[in-house]
Amino acid sequence: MEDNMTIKATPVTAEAFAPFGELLATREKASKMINAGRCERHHALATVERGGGEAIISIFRSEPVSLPYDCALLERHPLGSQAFVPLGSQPWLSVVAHDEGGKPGAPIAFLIPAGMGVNLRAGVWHGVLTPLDQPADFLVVDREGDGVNLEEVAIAPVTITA
Ligand SMILES: NC(=O)N[C@@H](O)C(=O)O
Ligand code: NI
Repeated sequence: MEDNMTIKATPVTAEAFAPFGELLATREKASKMINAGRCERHHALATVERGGGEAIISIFRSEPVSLPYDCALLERHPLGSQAFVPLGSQPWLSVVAHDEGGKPGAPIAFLIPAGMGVNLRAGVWHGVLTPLDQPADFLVVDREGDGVNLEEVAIAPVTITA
């Protein structure tokens, strides 16, 4: 039995994630102060792409995975973006891949620090939500509407290690 390809999960940076979307966290400096100076507005961290549909807000209550984790499926949402913001305080895993002629390339695994979210732009290949080690709730902003907004591809399992 052939061994799986193995990749290491690496700490995410905005630059490394930029081809896939945006990191959702407070910036060094607030965009502006609001509410009589009591509140920092970290404005427009990302844009919701809704491809003619509606932008909806959901909560995903997900069972976790643990490393090493075998990723055997990648998906994408061609019509809309998908943002995940953890409601708890656990680091989590985001798996993405470049598009290579309409199919996903090799998966890339990012460790997302506690409290940080990500926005996946429309059409970006990704693994389904993967909290680490403990069940977790995420606020999810994505698209509902006409058209097929889910494309899934089974891949040769890739083992993601710490
Ligand atoms: N299926 C669903 O709504 N979730 C996936 O799109 C995901 O990326 O977790
Ligand atoms: Ni998805």
